[in-house]
Order: sequence, then C-alpha cells, then structure tokens
Amino acid sequence: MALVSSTPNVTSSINSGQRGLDLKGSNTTTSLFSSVNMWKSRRNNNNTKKKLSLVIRAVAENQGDIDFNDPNWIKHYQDEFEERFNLPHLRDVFDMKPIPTTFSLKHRGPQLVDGANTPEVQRKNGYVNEDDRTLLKVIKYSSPTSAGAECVDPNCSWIEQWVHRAGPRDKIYFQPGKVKAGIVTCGGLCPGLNDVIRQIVVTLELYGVKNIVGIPFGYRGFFDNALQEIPLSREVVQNINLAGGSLLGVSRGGGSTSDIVDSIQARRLDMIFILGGNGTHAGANAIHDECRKRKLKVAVVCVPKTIDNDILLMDKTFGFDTAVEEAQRAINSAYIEARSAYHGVGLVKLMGRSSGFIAMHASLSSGQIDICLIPEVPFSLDGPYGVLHHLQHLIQTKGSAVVCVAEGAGQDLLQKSGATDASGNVVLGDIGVHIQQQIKKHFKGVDVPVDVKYIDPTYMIRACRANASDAILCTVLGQNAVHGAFAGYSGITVGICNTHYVYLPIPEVITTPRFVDPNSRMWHRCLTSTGQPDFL
Ligand SMILES: Nc1ncnc2c1ncn2[C@@H]1O[C@H](COP(=O)(O)OP(=O)(O)OP(=O)(O)O)[C@@H](O)[C@H]1O
Ligand SMILES: O=P(O)(O)OC[C@H]1O[C@](O)(CO)[C@@H](O)[C@@H]1O
Ligand SMILES: [Mg+2]
Repeated sequence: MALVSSTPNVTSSINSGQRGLDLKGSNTTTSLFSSVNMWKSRRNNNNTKKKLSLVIRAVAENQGDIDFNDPNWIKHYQDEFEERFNLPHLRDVFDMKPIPTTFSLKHRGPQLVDGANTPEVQRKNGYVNEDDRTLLKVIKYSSPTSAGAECVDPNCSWIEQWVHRAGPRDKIYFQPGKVKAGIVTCGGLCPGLNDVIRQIVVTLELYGVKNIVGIPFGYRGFFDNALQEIPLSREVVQNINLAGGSLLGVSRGGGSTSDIVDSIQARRLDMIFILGGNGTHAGANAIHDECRKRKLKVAVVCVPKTIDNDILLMDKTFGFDTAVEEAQRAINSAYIEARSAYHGVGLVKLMGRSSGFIAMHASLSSGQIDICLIPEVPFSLDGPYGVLHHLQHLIQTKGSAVVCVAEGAGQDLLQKSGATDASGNVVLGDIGVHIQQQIKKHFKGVDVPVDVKYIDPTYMIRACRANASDAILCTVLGQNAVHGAFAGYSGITVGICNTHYVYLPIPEVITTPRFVDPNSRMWHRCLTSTGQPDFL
C-alpha cells in the first residue's frame, strides 16, 4: 500500500509549520487557502471537544488507506517513509565502483598517511557512514490537541522517521582530477550566497578538483551564449564572503530543461551545485531527471537558498537569521519615529512572499511590535475587530504603535493584477502602501490625528553579507553539498534538521513552500509578545 505518497497527512497539514509536505500533488495556492480556512474555523471554535473531533476526522479522512487495526501499520508507514526519503544515487543508473576518498584533513604523525583507510584515519577525518541517519521529528505528542502536534493516528503513536546524515564518506564515485564542477545561483539574492560558493570551491579543491567554474546569472548562464563561465579557485573566492550578493549573479525565469542539460553536456560538467529556492529546486530536479534519461553521469546537488525560510523540513535556511537581524534596524527606526511623534505609527514591510517567518521572528526579537501581520493568518482592516480599530485603541491608550507586515499578507484585500514575474511567481500587491493609506483614511474619518512613517527595507536586508550564525550554516551546507556529490548522490539537497545536517531528495522539500503554522508555539509566542487580538 502506498501509505506515505498517496495519503496526505492532514493532521500535519493542520498543525505543522510544514503542512505543505502533506499536501503532495495539490495546487500550492489551493492548499494555502483550504488550510487557512481550516485554521480559521479552528480558531473560531473554542470548544476543545469539537477541535479534537475535527483533528481526528481529518486523520480518518486523509489516512483512509492506513488500517490502524493492522498491528504492523507503523512498520509499513516507516518503510514507505524510508523509501520516500531514499537518496537517488548514480549507482541506481550506472554500474559504478567507488574508490577510496581523497578527502583528508591535514594530519601529522606516522599512522595518518594519506589514503590509509584505518579506523584511526576514518575517525580523524570524520567520515560519515552511508547508513547513518538522523531523526526528522523529535517530539512525542500525547494528544492531537498538543500545540503543533503532528499525528498520523488518533493516538498520536510515536513513529520514527529517519533521514540521511550528511558528511564526507570514505568512498567516492568520482576521480577528483577528472572532475569538472559547476556552481550556479538562481532566484533572488540572499545573504550568504558568497559564503556557500566559497565553501564549495574550497572543499572541491581539498578533494583534488582543479576544474571549477561558475555559471553566471542563474539558469540563464546555461542558455545565453553571450555569458561566459567564470573560472573559480580558492584564490578567486578567498574574500567573497566579505560582501553580500552573489559573485556569480542571479536571475529569474527562462530556459528549458532540455537546453540546460544540453549545455551541461556540452560543458562536460560532472557535478553541478545549484543554489536557490523552491523554483530553483524544481528546476534542479528536472535537470537531474533529464540527466538520468540521457544517461549522463552528473551529480546534481542543491543548497537551499531562501531568505523567506520557506523550504520544507529544515530548521532554517541560510540568510534568514541575517534578514531577521537586519530587520531589527528598520523596526527600531520605526519604533523611534513612532515614539517621537504625536500619535505616531511606525509601519515596516518585510519580505515573505507566502510565508511570514521573517516578520514573525523580527517581531519576536525586537519586542517593539504591536501588530504583526503574516500571509498565513487572514485579517480584516475595517470593522470592530479589524486592525485599524485596534490601532486606534493603541494610539489612544499608549500614544504610539508599531506594525510589522509581511509582503504576502492580506493579499485578499488588494486588487490582483494577474501579473507574474519571469519565473512565474505572482506579482504581489503592495500591502505596506495599502495599509499606510488605510491608516491615514481611518484616522481622518474618526478625527484623530496620526503620524504614519512607512519603512520598506526589503532590498537593504537582502543585499547584506551573512551574519556569523548564517556564515557557519553556509559553511557547513557548502561543504556537505560537495561531500554529497562525491558520495555519488544526485537530485538531492542539503539541510539542517533538528540541529543535524542531512541530505534530502529534492521533491520532498518543495511540494509547497513551508508556512508559519498559526497553531504553532512560535506564532502563539508572537501573539503573546505583541498582545494583538484576532483581526476577524
Ligand atoms: N517548476 C519549475 N521547473 C523548472 N524550473 C523552474 C520552476 N520554477 C522556477 N524555475 C526556475 O528556477 C529559477 C528560480 O526560480 P524563482 O525565481 O522562482 O526563484 P526561487 O528559486 O524560488 O528563489 P526565491 O526564494 O528567490 O524566490 C528560475 O530561473 C526559474 O525559471
Ligand atoms: O524583487 P525580486 O528579486 O523578484 O524578489 C522579491 C522576492 O524575493 C523573495 O525574498 C524570495 O527570495 C520574496 O520574498 C520576494 O517576493
Ligand atoms: Mg520562489
């Protein structure tokens, strides 16, 4: 029985910040709205019994083909999970024999001669066994009503879900001296891109790779003949992490998979490291499939890049911490402006196309936000429960207020242009400008003076260099990407799950964007911190 792939886990979809995982195959927008509606109805329902029955009904409806009376159902579930998270490997297609790794840290001492594969050498070099696994979920929920509960059955049975541990293996599937490796950065900018590029190059060189190139301006670099490959070496990348942006440039849109793979073939690339978000990963998976179809021995390995932190299953993606930290500056300025004005309102718009992680975390960390609005939580501006009424209350009671809004929030309040960007992403209406206008209009209507200061720090945040914690994350992800390619995997991405670094098959992390779960502890903490009510 196809337990995992054909049975969406709606308990997770209600409760998890990773609900998209469980709505496989469904349209992203539809999933977002149906889940938001489900949440809406949950939030308006204060009766615990009703809540519980809703959850259990969701389980029953959506785990329809799991027979919970089967004493082995957990085992079946785990087997399906293992199969789903199995990593595609070049061995699946090619008859390949591994060779001892050339990755070795510099050692002193007679017993640590390069190439010697003694347990001592293995331990000193920190090789990871191919069978090592890390747990994807670490909380044992005792009830489906526990905050953030992700349960498969009504009893919330404990089900171990293991994913593959990342790191260098003692055997590799490429001869480093013959490898040509390419690196490409796609989508929008994100702090840390240069750190990842740098670590990929440095690690490749440590294996002994001499032919490393950058593909300029995202996928465009593969099919725009006017663009030249950029030769990369430790020397070239030595200091690139000191600046934001991407040494290679980025772009959205363009290019058929077939053209890109033609280009990979013509360039004779053996490994391609692809840095990008959801769209980029979808492209990378298509490239991996096409390479398999053409019987090309190419390792396609992604490093998730999204400032919005909207990739499934991961603790966080690089650049996110920096974005949150940088957002503090905008929030603090808005706060000072608001405090210093008579009836001041500071309004800050932060990135977050469909996920409000930056806005939520920035609100939490600043402690200066009175109202935080994110795409996952619907709100109304007008009426007795609307944002404007609450804002008026704040102005009249404490004299000033600060609002933080994610760019994708409240899109239902704006006219849709129907426009899309080069990658097919919907062009959003400007919710920041809209709220600013509505605040002015509302206060004029009730004849209360207000002084609104609107700050949109979007591109200032995105162009920053990575902060210390992101720089470390980038370092580990970049190194692990190279280890993954040499280990022979393709069609994979690297990530951090429960503080451990893992490899995941690409399709598992991009079924939808990752969303803030309005029922999660984190969102509840944000509400506790702002003191804001529901706005519906
Ligand atoms: N479904 C898809 N299949 C193949 N390629 C895709 C797909 N979606 C997007 N791409 C390509 O991936 C690249 C990046 O996509 P996109 O602009 O959506 O950025 P992203 O990777 O999602 O990152 P960001 O977080 O900045 O939005 C573009 O060149 C785009 O053409
Ligand atoms: O203006 P650009 O380059 O299209 O990027 C804007 C988008 O980038 C993102 O930060 C994702 O990278 C979104 O939040 C935002 O909508
Ligand atoms: Mg995208």
